[in-house]
Amino acid sequence: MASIKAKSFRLALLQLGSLTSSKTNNIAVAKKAVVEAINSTPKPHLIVLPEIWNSPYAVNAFREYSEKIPQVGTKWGQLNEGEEGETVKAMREMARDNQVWLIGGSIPQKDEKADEIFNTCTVYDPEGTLVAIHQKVHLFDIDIPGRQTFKESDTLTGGKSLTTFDTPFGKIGLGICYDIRFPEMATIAARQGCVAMIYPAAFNTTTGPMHWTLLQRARAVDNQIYVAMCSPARHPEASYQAYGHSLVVNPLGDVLVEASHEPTTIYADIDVEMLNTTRKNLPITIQRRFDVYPDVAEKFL
Ligand SMILES: O=C(O)CCC(=O)C(=O)O
Repeated sequence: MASIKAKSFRLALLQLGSLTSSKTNNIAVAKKAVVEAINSTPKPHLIVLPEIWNSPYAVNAFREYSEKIPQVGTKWGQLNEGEEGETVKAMREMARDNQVWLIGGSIPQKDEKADEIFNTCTVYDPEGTLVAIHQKVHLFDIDIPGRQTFKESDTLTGGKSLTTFDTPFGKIGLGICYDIRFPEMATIAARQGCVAMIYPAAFNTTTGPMHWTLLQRARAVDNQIYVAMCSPARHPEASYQAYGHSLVVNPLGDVLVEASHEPTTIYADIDVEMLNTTRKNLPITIQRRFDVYPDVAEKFL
């Protein structure tokens, strides 16, 4: 696979600020930011929210804030009251009311049958139909003594599949935060024809400065795709200090736009011609030597 057939589009990453322990407040903050983004010129085609934006980012909060997420394909107005969570319903409204594609960051998802909680990203088309669900595959369990310790697996279960979705402007791959450290996901998405890999995320002030930019540039250059991560803004009173610095990188590994740690929205144009020129000039996508490394998921070609 060398060139990709897709159309260029404009991306908006909403680095939400003023997030609190009130879900109602957080939904209102997100709604307002979506409306502001949609009123910008040129208008974005795809809007992205950050990781766990409706709840505090804390293992002991995930269950309380978790919601039921219906199946992919459920349309606007198809469900009765209570069949989906209030954040899901609000995200449908954000997409539909603003006629825009929405990657809804992530929220804690309740799976009642198995009594499990997932860190889940949902995607909506401009009609408010739920078109994709990605459950964070790699749970953020790390321990850097005295600096950053987190154990998502205390409450969360890891997802079991990879996720891409189609839009009129091209195929997009999804991951959530720590997922970016596992290069296979982006590589498989790129080989399936994705233009961009998009990760709602919430790095921290220890690992953010170490690896946030490096990981995104690496995934972009290795796979010759666009890469974007959307973080919440830093909140001085939060128990978890998000890094912020929402970022978009092009297929050459150039940083196109980067936020600071303040609340803001950043925009970038995803230029498919630039992606295809990069692939033509540096033809690594057609130079793979699977005969030399056959254990690398060749079946995804
Ligand atoms: O990989 C990292 O350093 C941070 C990951 C993270 O914060 C997360 O997965 O929520």
